[in-house]
Amino acid sequence: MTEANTTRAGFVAIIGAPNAGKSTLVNRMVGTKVSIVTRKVQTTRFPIRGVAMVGNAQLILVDTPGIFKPRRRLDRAMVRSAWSGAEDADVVVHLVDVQAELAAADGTGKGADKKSVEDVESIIQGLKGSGRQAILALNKIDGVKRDRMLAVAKTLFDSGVYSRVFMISAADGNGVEDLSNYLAGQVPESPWLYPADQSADLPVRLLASEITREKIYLRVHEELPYAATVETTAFEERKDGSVRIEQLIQVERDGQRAIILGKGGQTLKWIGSASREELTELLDRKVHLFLHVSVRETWADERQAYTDMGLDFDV
Ligand SMILES: Nc1nc2c(ncn2[C@@H]2O[C@H](COP(=O)(O)OP(=O)(O)OP(=O)(O)O)[C@@H](O)[C@H]2O)c(=O)[nH]1
Repeated sequence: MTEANTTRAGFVAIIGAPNAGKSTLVNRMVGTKVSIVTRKVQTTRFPIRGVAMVGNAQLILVDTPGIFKPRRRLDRAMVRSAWSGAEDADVVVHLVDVQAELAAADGTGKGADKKSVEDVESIIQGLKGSGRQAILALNKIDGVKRDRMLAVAKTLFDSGVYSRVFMISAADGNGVEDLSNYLAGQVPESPWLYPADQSADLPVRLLASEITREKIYLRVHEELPYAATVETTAFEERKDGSVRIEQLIQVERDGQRAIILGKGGQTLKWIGSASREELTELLDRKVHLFLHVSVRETWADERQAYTDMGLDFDV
């Protein structure tokens, strides 16, 4: 438990195979108080799925896409980059679908269950490689016999990569409070990084960045899935009721800049107009959107970037 006046805040990476129940868990931890906006907010390198308040602690639940799918056409650097997202988090939770594990073990599983088991194995290998201990959250325990669930927990725990095991049902909430409380004690003492009452303060700039980033992803994810960051550098409401938004898209290499620009600037134009369209709808007013693309040599210190962004809410 935290002391009455001490606040805590930190990043919790929730990793797991597709369908493990990440969204369900995040929604349950976050509860209904957090606005939908928060769920969409994107930071520099990995998306924030939600912000959960647990007593005096703020848990920023982040996703690490691409972490467990090296079999796809993802190159090593990308997987490494995804892992470094997990490494930078204060706590890593590995969510495992116990029902898929059991179905695969019984031979009754579908292809998806087998894939899920492979993903679990690949995450364990990744954790071993990163030297990072994670918390195992065995999910979907509803409807599973206790001894079978414990057997799966033991097998996984014996891999040596987990410091703790929680058995939960994200769907019915069983065990989730214990997990949240434990996580709250694991994140460092720190001021909150997000406004406590999310619904009151829309981090509009971050949302605007996220929308553009999503368009980049939609258009060019094959070429540079995680290379681009988007920062909203200006957000001005004009007298005529319209909004002028300037955004800086930063990439790591010249070649990536060329990809984002596209032939004759066509790709950037598409990104800009798709983003503007969504922003117009969201903000319910005319939007003037200006995009700039620049090459950044190295990633800025990530934690600093978060802090900067956290403090930079222009609301
Ligand atoms: N029985 C059971 N089903 C669950 C539980 N948690 C999630 N599910 C189901 O598992 C499926 C996948 O859940 P999601 O939360 O979408 O899982 P996810 O794929 O990790 O999340 P995304 O990556 O956002 O898609 C859904 O049909 C959920 O209803 C649980 O505790 N018990």
